[in-house]
Amino acid sequence: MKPIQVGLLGIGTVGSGTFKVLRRNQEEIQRRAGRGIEIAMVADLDVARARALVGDGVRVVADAREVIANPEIDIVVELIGGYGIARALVMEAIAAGKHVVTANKALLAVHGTEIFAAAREQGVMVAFEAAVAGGIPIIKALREGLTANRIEWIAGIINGTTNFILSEMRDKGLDFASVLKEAQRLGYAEADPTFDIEGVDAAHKVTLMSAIAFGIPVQFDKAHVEGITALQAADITYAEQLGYRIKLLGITRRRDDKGGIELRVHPTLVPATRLIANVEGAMNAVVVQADAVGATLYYGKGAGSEPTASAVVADLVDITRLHSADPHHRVPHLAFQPDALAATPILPMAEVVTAFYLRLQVADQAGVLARITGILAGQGISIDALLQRPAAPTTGAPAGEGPRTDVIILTHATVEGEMNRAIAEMQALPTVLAPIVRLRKESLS
Ligand SMILES: NC(=O)C1=CN([C@@H]2O[C@H](COP(=O)(O)OP(=O)(O)OC[C@H]3O[C@@H](n4cnc5c(N)ncnc54)[C@H](O)[C@@H]3O)[C@@H](O)[C@H]2O)C=CC1
Ligand SMILES: N[C@@H](CC=O)C(=O)O
Ligand code: NA
Repeated sequence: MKPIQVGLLGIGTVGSGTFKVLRRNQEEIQRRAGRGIEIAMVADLDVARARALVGDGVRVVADAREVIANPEIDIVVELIGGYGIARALVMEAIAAGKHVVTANKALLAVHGTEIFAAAREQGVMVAFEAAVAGGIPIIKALREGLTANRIEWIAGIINGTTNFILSEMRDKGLDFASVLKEAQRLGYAEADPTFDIEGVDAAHKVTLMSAIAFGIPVQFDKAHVEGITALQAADITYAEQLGYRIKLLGITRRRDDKGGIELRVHPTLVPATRLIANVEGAMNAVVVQADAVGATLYYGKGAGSEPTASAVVADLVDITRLHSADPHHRVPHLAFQPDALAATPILPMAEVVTAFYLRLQVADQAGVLARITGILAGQGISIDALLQRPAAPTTGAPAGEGPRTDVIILTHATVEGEMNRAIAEMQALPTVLAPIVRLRKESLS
């Protein structure tokens, strides 16, 4: 049988990895897929670089639309990125009856509803394993492996760039800007790295996992998004002293008590003894808590050329296997049938329940601590641990007279709205001398 014909749009970091992996493992892949998979055409704006990468025998063009217009092409692989031209090309490929494979989590988290509906209409697949946690087969695990379970929550380190930055800063004392440059050099970072460091990329990925886990539409606009740019060195140190690591986590949790779902990305204190707290560098890890199986942990490379290509090629194999199957028996994009998606709302952050780490820079005077603990008690917030340390440099602290000290508090789980009120009250005290640092803490048990 003639190999299935693939058209590659964009041959940068992930595209070049995809080409290499397919070529290197050609024979084994064919044995698994039941048919050869051949990249017949490549489109990239940089035609000369693309030609040098693929050699003779593969047609290289500058205009991606030439690939889509070619009736010989069965599957279009979009590895350009972004919401712009990539969105138009994916929609055009679907309209032309092509299956689509993409690593573009930004596109799917924002425009997934429109794209999946169009694909269903045309009876084609849109596969996106590479879009979440790169090479880790987490989409397959959620959509197929855990299908017997009611999923309770998912928490993951799902951005390699920020985990790499946090690890290098902590272990080697390197500064933020130089580590970010290194992450860019290694091909981990997004074209616009603010997507990484401001938590947007992680929010795209957790949005997709939330949809697949809970059977809700993709709704990136409802996610709470907080990155690592406001993290201060002092808090990383204090967290360590208390037995915690700070990780940028994407978290989504079913909240039956509220009839809703939490969807959030923020720096999070995790007990240092947890496996996930020890995930370093550009590695990713996702913990899924489900009712029947309990907790499962998925660990691996979430970024980089060949690790991401591994997931792209796996999707190509899946589609090749299903190519001639009845479209109505294919696995639905979001694991649940489109007409069975639930309207369960994403909860506002004020209703989220987590424990907190607080750091207050206060005047070193009698009675200050009592006022603070009194305010917390007034909101029903109970304290888990308390540290007092000489004041560390802190953002926004005006220079002033008199001795000052850092008070670090770990609380038990509390409702975010109550914590917001307590923080506002504490911040208004004249003895609180700098903006209060607040980080969320998860026990992940
Ligand atoms: N780099 C990584 O580790 C990972 C990347 N991704 C996603 O994979 C996608 C691709 O990322 P990278 O390979 O890192 O990007 P890249 O910037 O290395 O490659 C993009 C390629 O697309 C080409 N291109 C741009 N506009 C084009 C157009 N109009 N027509 C044809 N070619 C065009 C560029 O010349 C470049 O070669 C993105 O959606 C990204 O978010 C997903 C997981 C990991
Ligand atoms: N920029 C992303 C790449 C993979 O999705 C990351 O750093 O994880
Ligand atoms: Na994946």
